[in-house]
Amino acid sequence: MKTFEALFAELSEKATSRPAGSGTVAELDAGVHAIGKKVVEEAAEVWMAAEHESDERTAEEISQLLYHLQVLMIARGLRLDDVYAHL
Ligand SMILES: N=c1c2ncn([C@@H]3O[C@H](COP(=O)(O)OP(=O)(O)OP(=O)(O)O)[C@@H](O)[C@H]3O)c2ncn1[C@@H]1O[C@H](COP(=O)(O)O)[C@@H](O)[C@H]1O
Repeated sequence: MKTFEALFAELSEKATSRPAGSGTVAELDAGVHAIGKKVVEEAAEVWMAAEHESDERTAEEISQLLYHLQVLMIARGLRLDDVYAHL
């Protein structure tokens, strides 16, 4: 089981070490515009799953949205505390 904080630490490390084959590195290289489109796409999939699909599918789509939001944060140089400050 991975937490939000553990995933963010893992993605931040990948952004620095840039291992071959990392989807995160590829997404970061694609830039904020492309990452933003993934965020919107995943948000729509969360909405559709919540209205029409199972709890399991909805949770899966939410996890993907959280992943892409974290990639966007890293692309912008934002830390978890920058977001937590607004919660
Ligand atoms: N949690 C995730 C995660 N959630 C979503 N995704 C990506 O987001 C996509 C979302 O799936 P969809 O089915 O909606 O998209 P798709 O249209 O099939 O895929 P695309 O063609 O758009 O890439 C997945 O194919 C992954 O590319 C993720 N990619 C990576 N992680 C985790 O991030 C960490 C680092 O991953 P790497 O950078 O790939 O090593 C690992 O712990 C991974 O488990």
